[in-house]
Amino acid sequence: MPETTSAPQSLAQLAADGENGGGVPIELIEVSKRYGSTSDAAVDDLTMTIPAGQIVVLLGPSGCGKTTTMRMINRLIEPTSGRITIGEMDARAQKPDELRRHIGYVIQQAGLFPHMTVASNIAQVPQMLGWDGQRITRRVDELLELVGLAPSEFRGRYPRQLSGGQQQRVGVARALAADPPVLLMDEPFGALDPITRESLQDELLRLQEELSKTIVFVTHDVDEALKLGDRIAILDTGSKIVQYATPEEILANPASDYVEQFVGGESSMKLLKLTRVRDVALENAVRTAADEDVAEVRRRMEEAECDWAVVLDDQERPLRWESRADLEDASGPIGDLPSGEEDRIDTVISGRSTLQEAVEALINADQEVVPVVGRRRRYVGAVTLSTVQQAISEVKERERRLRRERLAAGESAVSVTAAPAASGATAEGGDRS
Ligand SMILES: Nc1ncnc2c1ncn2[C@@H]1O[C@H](COP(=O)(O)OP(=O)(O)OP(=O)(O)O)[C@@H](O)[C@H]1O
Repeated sequence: MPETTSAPQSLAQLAADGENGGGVPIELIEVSKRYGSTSDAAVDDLTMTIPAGQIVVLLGPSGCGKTTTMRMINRLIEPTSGRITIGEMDARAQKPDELRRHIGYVIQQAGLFPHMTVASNIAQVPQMLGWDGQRITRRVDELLELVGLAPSEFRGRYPRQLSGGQQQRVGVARALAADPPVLLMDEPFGALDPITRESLQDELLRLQEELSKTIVFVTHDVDEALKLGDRIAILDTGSKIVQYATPEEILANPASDYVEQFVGGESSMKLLKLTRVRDVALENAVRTAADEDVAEVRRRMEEAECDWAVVLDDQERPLRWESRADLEDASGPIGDLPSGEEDRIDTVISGRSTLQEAVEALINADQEVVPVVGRRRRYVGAVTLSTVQQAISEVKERERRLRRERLAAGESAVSVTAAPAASGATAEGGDRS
């Protein structure tokens, strides 16, 4: 008899099948919410697609409807009208309690139960799902490891025995307990000091690389949104989408004065923080080994129209720079030249560094050029200030071109930027992995 497969009927089934890999898409279709008989809708006719496996940030002023929007996804709030689908299934067709067991939810100040240990807090949903004791214990320890807390030290503690950052980590572990395809995070780091906040943001990005959940993240903080969001929805009163786009696109091409004001000035500086060295065209210095003859290096520099040569060791690690001027009257093996302090390479950056870190390295090392290295410190290229300048103008130019193309295709800025991630903007401008 042929095997029959039927589409999953609930999020529970989908999660149990384990076929969603990371996340599932969420669609909000003409969703509105009115509280009581007030005339103004808290959410007014919102339509948006949240692509599977991405972090989508809802960013907007206080009271614009971010929390209401998020809570309608897990049915803590019921829409007045419209439809929400999660993994292509209608949220209304599922029992709210069951739905919520498969949607992780993290709020400010973690919301842990104070009278329960860390382990019991994390174990809540697995217990409701009827997992056996051993499986729960294993899962609790695995999750504590995942969020960077040693299980032996932390599983027996009570929330009051944790710092704010640790509580928040436990909150994230609890939300991930049943491996839900969707995580809702409502200002989860809002109450933390800036340093803890930044380290938890880094942790979230690291986790997301591993887990690829669909994450809806609410914040007021523009820098947090730019750092975490694969896409950002900038909202005005009534959760009206003013722009829905990648951080790069929002910075390079704000859709309106409202967005520009909201994101604030210094958009080029913000782009420096978003762009990674590995994603830009690096300078080509001529590579040379210590035993190569100066005349030959000079010839290759002329041929390549390169002002710099980099001397590498036998593992291709950068040792020092030589400029054309340095080599002008020299002869013999390049490694035998007397080299000044200023030529020695002490500072290197990795491809994962941001352009902002590259600029800092250039300034701190007081060098015109800084090498970029890959694994085992192997030389892969070099960055100068003009590399950085060029990269930023290219991002801006690319975003302008994409916008012109869209406008020429007759699409309005808002409707296009609110389209699903399959649009060209994401393919060309949005890959931040
Ligand atoms: N239970 C409620 N009853 C009546 N009105 C409400 C209720 N909850 C929220 N509202 C109103 O709905 C609007 C949107 O509120 P919501 O909490 O979704 O905004 P928000 O963008 O998350 O705000 P904040 O950033 O301050 O948390 C606000 O005007 C708020 O006063």
